[in-house]
Amino acid sequence: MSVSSPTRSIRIGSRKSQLALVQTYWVQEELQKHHPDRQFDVETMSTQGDKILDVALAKIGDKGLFTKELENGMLDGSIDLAVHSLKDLPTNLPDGLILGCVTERVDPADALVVNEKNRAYELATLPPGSVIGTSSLRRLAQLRHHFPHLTFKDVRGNVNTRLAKLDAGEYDAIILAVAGLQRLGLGERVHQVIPAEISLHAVGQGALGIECRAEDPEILAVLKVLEHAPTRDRCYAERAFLRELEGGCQVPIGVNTSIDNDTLTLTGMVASLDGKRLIKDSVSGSPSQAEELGKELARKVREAGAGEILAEIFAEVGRG
Ligand SMILES: NCc1[nH]cc(CCC(=O)O)c1CC(=O)O
Repeated sequence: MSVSSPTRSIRIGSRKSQLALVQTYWVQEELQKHHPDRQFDVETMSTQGDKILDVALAKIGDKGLFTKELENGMLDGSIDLAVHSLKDLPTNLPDGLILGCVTERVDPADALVVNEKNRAYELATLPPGSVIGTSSLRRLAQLRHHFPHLTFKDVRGNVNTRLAKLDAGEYDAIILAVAGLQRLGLGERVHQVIPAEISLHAVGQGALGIECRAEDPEILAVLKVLEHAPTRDRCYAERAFLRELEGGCQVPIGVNTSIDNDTLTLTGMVASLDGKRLIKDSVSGSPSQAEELGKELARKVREAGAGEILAEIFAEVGRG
């Protein structure tokens, strides 16, 4: 009957948050440019993480909070791929799914965002007792380490909700990823880009990770056109470091990576929640050995005292 075999449309899964949608539509557009003969549809889903807004993220512990519904969709065939902020994608994926593509990273740094009242300050000059909003243990521990005179308060919700709480005066300043603000067209809200010496960024921050079925070579080939090899190598090293150290709950771990003259350098840190102890070290090697570098750095910081810090955090979280 049919003369040409009709190719099925490719269904891209996304969370419904504005940031997720901006990222997903970007991927859809880029894939469409590279594959003008294929059709790409976007399918949105609410994830558990979008629904539970009243519990501190660190206490939930479930790493797959923002990804599980999308992953089930790929496994049951209702979608073909899912676009994630790579930093929200767990380092261990369910059987049958893989990280099919890592896109080119934008600025992975964190930003200080202030309200009208605090325009005159930077992190180092904020008056003692200033209230800083962040829900990330990584940001909390590093900022406490450098600025013990500041006060830290949990802030939940999507980027726009957090900005609204800041502008309403619930906080003097909040910490957000530069990347998220820029993608939302809110780059002018970046008041200060926080230097790496003060805060190492999250694993995968600033990059998109596209997840797909491991046994779907057609989709995998479609995706690969968006892969950025240096970002992939850097993020594989970062993810291996985190995978070796985390124990299924959120931990204060930060990283920084660079590639110069075909040498990948990975810096990583583990901090105690009170910010009093902070273990930081670096390794360098070939980008083709990215995962081995991540594991090597994990061993180094563990031996230097990170193991003890993590054991304390796991015990704490276990007690609830
Ligand atoms: N956890 C939420 C989240 N996931 C990804 C981003 C920003 C974009 C990115 O880091 O790639 C954000 C917001 C933030 O941390 O400010």
